[in-house]
Amino acid sequence: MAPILLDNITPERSEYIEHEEVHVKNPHLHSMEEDILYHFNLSTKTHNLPEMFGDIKFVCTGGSANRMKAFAEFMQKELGLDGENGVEDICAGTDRYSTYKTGPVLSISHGMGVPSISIMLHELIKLLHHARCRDVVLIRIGTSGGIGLEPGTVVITDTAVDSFFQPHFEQVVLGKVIVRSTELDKSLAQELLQCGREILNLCTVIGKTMCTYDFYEGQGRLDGALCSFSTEEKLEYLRRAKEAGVTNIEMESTVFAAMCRVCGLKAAVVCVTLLDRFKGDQITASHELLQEYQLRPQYLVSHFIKKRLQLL
Ligand SMILES: O=P(O)(O)O[C@@H]1C[C@H](O)[C@@H](CO)O1
Ligand SMILES: O=c1cc[nH]c(=O)[nH]1
Repeated sequence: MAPILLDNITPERSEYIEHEEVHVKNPHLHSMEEDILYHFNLSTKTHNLPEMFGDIKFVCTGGSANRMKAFAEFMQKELGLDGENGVEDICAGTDRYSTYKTGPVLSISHGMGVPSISIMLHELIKLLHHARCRDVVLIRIGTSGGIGLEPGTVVITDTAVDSFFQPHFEQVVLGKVIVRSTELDKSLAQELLQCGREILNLCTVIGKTMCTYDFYEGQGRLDGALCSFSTEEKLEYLRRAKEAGVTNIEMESTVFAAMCRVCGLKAAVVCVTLLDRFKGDQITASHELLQEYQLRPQYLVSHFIKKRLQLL
């Protein structure tokens, strides 16, 4: 078994820093003449990053490129910004991630799963650092499978947990496992919960979110190409998850929480549930209903942003 190192978070590092620029935790970066953000098609030499991105206060991210474009268009309207030409993908020179900026809001897709969001976050955090952004809040707006919740419920993550229900993210570095904490900012989660309560007919709850490395076997589904367990074993696992406080399952929250935490960034995860995993595995809701579900975290986060900007 590979050696396990706890990435000790000192009290200073675990506290979020107010009015501070975004920190990168890499001593090598400072000696580099140029930093190429390869998957964003941006570089510190070819782009004036402070001018392009210096006013960002909110970064919203989700798996799908279309969802993040729709969110950018929605925010443009909500913030009353000039939208005659629609929104433009800033990183159109690459098709890895789609990125839109509407005033202080950056909307960026992250693809599916831990490796994809992790690459995006490395480059995003460096981008925010190079752009000298201050007091940025990052929010993942996504979809998930609910555990004993009515489909369409919006879950605000209190703590992201792994498949063993532990608040950990494990990263293999040079053949050793580094374990990082996945605690999220509690006051931000409460602020978002309050925003949810202020929206009519939106069912919003707070709970632990389990992050897995797979949608099928990894989430205890019986309908993948492979399945090595019985229905009863699946239900027993979901019952144990529920007892541990898990309310929903998705595929990015642990690395998102861990990386933001190490870099002193306030972060939150807001995901709608598409189904109740106690009742099934297949996503049977109609396309229209699924589209409507996906809008729910967007409404909540837009409400939060407008409140923070004192537009309400
Ligand atoms: O951001 P989304 O809603 O795409 O994230 C969840 C987790 C996986 O990436 C994906 C699986 O369908 O949905
Ligand atoms: O069940 C689900 C639904 C959406 N996303 C997931 O990761 N799991």
